[in-house]
Amino acid sequence: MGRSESMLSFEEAKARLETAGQGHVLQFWAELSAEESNTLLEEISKLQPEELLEHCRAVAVAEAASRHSSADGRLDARMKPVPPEFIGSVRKSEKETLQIWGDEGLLQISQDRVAVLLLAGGQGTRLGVPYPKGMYNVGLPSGKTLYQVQAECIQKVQKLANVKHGSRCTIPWYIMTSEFTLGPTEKFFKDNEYFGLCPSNVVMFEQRMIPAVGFDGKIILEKKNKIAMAPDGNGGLYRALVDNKILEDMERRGVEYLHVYCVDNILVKMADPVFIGFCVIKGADCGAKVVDKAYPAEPVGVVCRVDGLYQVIEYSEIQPETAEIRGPGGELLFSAGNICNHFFTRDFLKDVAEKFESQLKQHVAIKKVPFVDGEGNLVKPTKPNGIKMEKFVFDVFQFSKKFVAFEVLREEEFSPLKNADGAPLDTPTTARRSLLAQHYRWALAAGGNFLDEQDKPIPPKHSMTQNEDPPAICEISPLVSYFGEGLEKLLKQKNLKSPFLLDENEAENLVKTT
Ligand SMILES: CC(=O)N[C@H]1[C@@H](OP(=O)(O)OP(=O)(O)OC[C@H]2O[C@@H](n3ccc(=O)[nH]c3=O)[C@H](O)[C@@H]2O)O[C@H](CO)[C@@H](O)[C@@H]1O
Repeated sequence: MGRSESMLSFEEAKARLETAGQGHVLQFWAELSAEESNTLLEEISKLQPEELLEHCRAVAVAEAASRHSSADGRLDARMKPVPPEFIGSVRKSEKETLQIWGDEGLLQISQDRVAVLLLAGGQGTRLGVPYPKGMYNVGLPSGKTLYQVQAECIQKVQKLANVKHGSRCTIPWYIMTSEFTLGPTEKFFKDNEYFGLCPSNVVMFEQRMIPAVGFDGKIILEKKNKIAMAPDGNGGLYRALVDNKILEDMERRGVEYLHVYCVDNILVKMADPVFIGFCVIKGADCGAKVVDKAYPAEPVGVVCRVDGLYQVIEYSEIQPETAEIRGPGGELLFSAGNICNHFFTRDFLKDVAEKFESQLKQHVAIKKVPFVDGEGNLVKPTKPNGIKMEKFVFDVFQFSKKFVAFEVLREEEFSPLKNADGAPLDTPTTARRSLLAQHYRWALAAGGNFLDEQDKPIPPKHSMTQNEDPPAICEISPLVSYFGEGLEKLLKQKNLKSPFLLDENEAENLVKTT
């Protein structure tokens, strides 16, 4: 392996590290092979000296602050719930109003003014798979992965807009990855022929990585020649947009509105026309979908106001006592649960990139970071030993001139995959159940009758608890129906044998038999 143009020499690397008080990174230099030392030099070359110094200082300050939880306590004391009149709501709005918002969204989509952006740079440590979360198959009858479900939703929304407006529109799909996820994600999309999307409309880019730092302010080495690096949080988006000229790409394509979402919610409504239409009609530059929080300790951030500015207080940063406060009717006071579905105008993102990015708060995540000891042996710590700094995607809300929150129904829009099976919540099982329950409800509402394997009717069940599997298995491809629309003409008074998989072929067969 030769030395590339931008790679530092040993002396340059040493000088750079020593200026930042990080000379120990080269402690095993004499033991490294030529290839190993090149790898290390490459990694050091990517670190900007001032940023490195600043980063290590910030970690030390943040670590000290995190030991005095009173700082967070003060923030809690200033939190106010979002006034109900500032929240648009699917539940509380008339059908006609939702129709108006949805029509506006489809109009914008038909004019190529809408894109989606997936945050997919996370490591998915809680789920514990060695590949990106979007490649996960939760065990649907079709075997589709999260990425495939999302790709098909994009195709369907484009089609709905085209049919309504006679257009041939495109919803570009921007995918933010990290060093951990870019390679496998790219390969997965190629191997699957981009799930029917045009590759030029799927734009993958990489967020930055930053070193994990010990409590002594020193960068942690995870191998003799490797710094422990982690992605800079999903708020790394704003730097990554600049690094990779994504805003320019959006401008070239005429994109004005962006729906940003996180990878693990199987019920995500990609480029949701109702949400987009609502935000556009309200003249918002920034918006967030919320659901009613299920219980005080639910691991979701809460949208609230602090000193008059909109903000999300993350579940890891709110005091338990604050999360438990209830209003007069017994409802949670801070109930606007963030589902990581955001709306931004391109203009707003440009402002953030140009003026505000450097002001974004650094959040401290105290973690167990594997490291090599003085003898070069790998140690897996049993106690937290290091800090990873992260920026959060929602920390730009405070810079918005017109922020809106939009409350949606949990059973229709939120079922995240966070944990491996065996955990009580947010697992492959719960994600699969949520999607199949939704499709079962749609099929019943469209007038379908389910039969079991012996052709005996399965009595319909119109209400189910979250922990209950639907009595019949029904999966509907997003290519056939996205919101539950258009199913009556296919399913009304039809006998559907469980497990029933409604894909495009089956839809054609059903049309023929009508
Ligand atoms: C900071 C943030 O948004 N927190 C939200 C996130 O929490 P949560 O803690 O669940 O967030 P995750 O760690 O799952 O990350 C959310 C998304 O950001 C992506 N990611 C993460 C780190 C990174 O460096 N780069 C990157 O792209 C992940 O791939 C994922 O798609 O989802 C919850 C809903 O499910 C919300 O209630 C939380 O308020």
